[in-house]
Amino acid sequence: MHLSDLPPGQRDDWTIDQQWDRYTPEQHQVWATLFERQTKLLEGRACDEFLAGMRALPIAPDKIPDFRQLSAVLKQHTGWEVVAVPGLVPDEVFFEHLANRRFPAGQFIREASQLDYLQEPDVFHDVFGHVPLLMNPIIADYIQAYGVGGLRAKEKGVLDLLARVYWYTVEFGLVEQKDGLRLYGAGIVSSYTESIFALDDPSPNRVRFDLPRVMQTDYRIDDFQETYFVIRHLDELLQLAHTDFAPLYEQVAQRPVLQPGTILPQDQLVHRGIGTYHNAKR
Ligand SMILES: C[C@H](O)[C@H](O)[C@H]1CNc2nc(N)[nH]c(=O)c2N1
Ligand SMILES: N[C@@H](Cc1ccccc1)C(=O)O
Ligand SMILES: [Fe+2]
Repeated sequence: MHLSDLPPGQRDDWTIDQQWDRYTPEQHQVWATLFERQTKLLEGRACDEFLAGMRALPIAPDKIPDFRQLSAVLKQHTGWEVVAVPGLVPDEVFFEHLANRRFPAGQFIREASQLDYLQEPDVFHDVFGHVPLLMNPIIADYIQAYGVGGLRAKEKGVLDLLARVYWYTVEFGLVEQKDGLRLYGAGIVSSYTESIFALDDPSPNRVRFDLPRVMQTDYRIDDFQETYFVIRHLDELLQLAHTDFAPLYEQVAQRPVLQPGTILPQDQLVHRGIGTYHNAKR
């Protein structure tokens, strides 16, 4: 499903009706398979706030969730709602939704043959991966602020810099809890193999989050990340939301882009990766 495949007559905000009743038993079964595998894995891996959000939402193990039911609960807790979209939407459409506390979630679900990795966010990645943390007031405010920041970054022509901050936090972030490293990035928690790789594998670097460093560091969209950035608490993200990025954009835009696996001398390393996974594939 790509931008050009959109059905004619789409709304200008690219939302569609989820048409929950039209999901087939096979599509619900794909959800059930993904859900069962993932939840088994996430106890002791996903951060506490993610697990709490999941428990408080009408997300069943055997059925693709109905966005109307998710929105009813989310609205009460953090003012968010989930809207259905056919797939990736243009940047400014995406940011405009987030800025108004509407989370655009893929209406489609991956094929049974694509269980492990897909490029485009489907309902499992978006709802299982992103929605539980929208129940957390900090993340709820952070993502709304990101939407506002995205519109601003787009205006300034520095979307690539901001996208890296989103990527290394909302999609692939790690957080250090008292009882150890935990996942909060949606791209990790919705992936069986990466949920293991990101925490257990000695291959990737794990580096303490540093805003300019993250803004300067490119990322992988086709494979596991070579570096994960670690925050000490989700509160750190809210500080980002309240930091004026404009002067930072100026500074970082002058610097060379860092390759995903780079380690700088000033990096505070939680783990220096041995690179086995990515070196084997180069
Ligand atoms: C940087 C850019 O805004 C970002 O990749 C957006 C683009 N459009 C999207 N569209 C949807 N539906 N979901 C997304 O996560 C995104 N990501
Ligand atoms: N504070 C950023 C916006 C932002 C919010 C939340 C996350 C990331 C960025 C800015 O000044 O543009
Ligand atoms: Fe995502």
